[in-house]
Amino acid sequence: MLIVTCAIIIRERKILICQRSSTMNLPLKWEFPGGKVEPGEDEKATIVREIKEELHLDIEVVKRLEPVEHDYPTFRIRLVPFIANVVDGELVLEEHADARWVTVDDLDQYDWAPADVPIVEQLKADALWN
Ligand SMILES: Nc1nc2c([nH]c(=O)n2[C@H]2C[C@H](O)[C@@H](COP(=O)(O)OP(=O)(O)OP(=O)(O)O)O2)c(=O)[nH]1
Repeated sequence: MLIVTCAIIIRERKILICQRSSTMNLPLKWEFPGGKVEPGEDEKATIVREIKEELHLDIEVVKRLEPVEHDYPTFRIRLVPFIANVVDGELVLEEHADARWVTVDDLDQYDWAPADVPIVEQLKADALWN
C-alpha cells in the first residue's frame, strides 16, 4: 500500500487544486498537491515538505481528514488529506501542469484522480472552511 499525503490548501474561501503533468503517473488528472510518505517520516512532515518542494509554499496544517483508500489497476493507495493554510511563499509550479484557486462549487468541473473523488464529495458536504 502506497501512503500518500495531500493538502487541501484554503485561502479566502478558495481551494488550491493542481493538475498532474503529462509525464507523471495519472497524467493531466487534477489532485490535491502532495506526495508519498518516506520511510520513517511523519505524515504531517511529509505534506509540509512536499508542498514546499512542489509549490514553494509554506503551509500550516489545520486538520487531518479521514484517509481514503483506492485500488488503481497496478497499485493500492491510502490518501491522507490535510486541511492547511498558506503562511508564506509565492506559488511556483515545479512539477504540475496547472494550478487554480477554485470555490467548492467549481470542484465538480475537473477531471479528478479517482482516489480524490471521495475527498471532493466530503468537501462539498462539509463546508470545512466555514
Ligand atoms: N500528490 C497526490 N497524489 C495523488 C493524489 N491522488 C492520487 O491518486 N495520487 C496518486 C498519484 C501517484 O500515483 C501517487 C503520489 O505520487 P506523487 O508523484 O505525487 O508523489 P511524490 O511526489 O512523492 O513522487 P515522486 O515523484 O517523488 O516519486 O498518488 C493526490 O490528490 N495528490
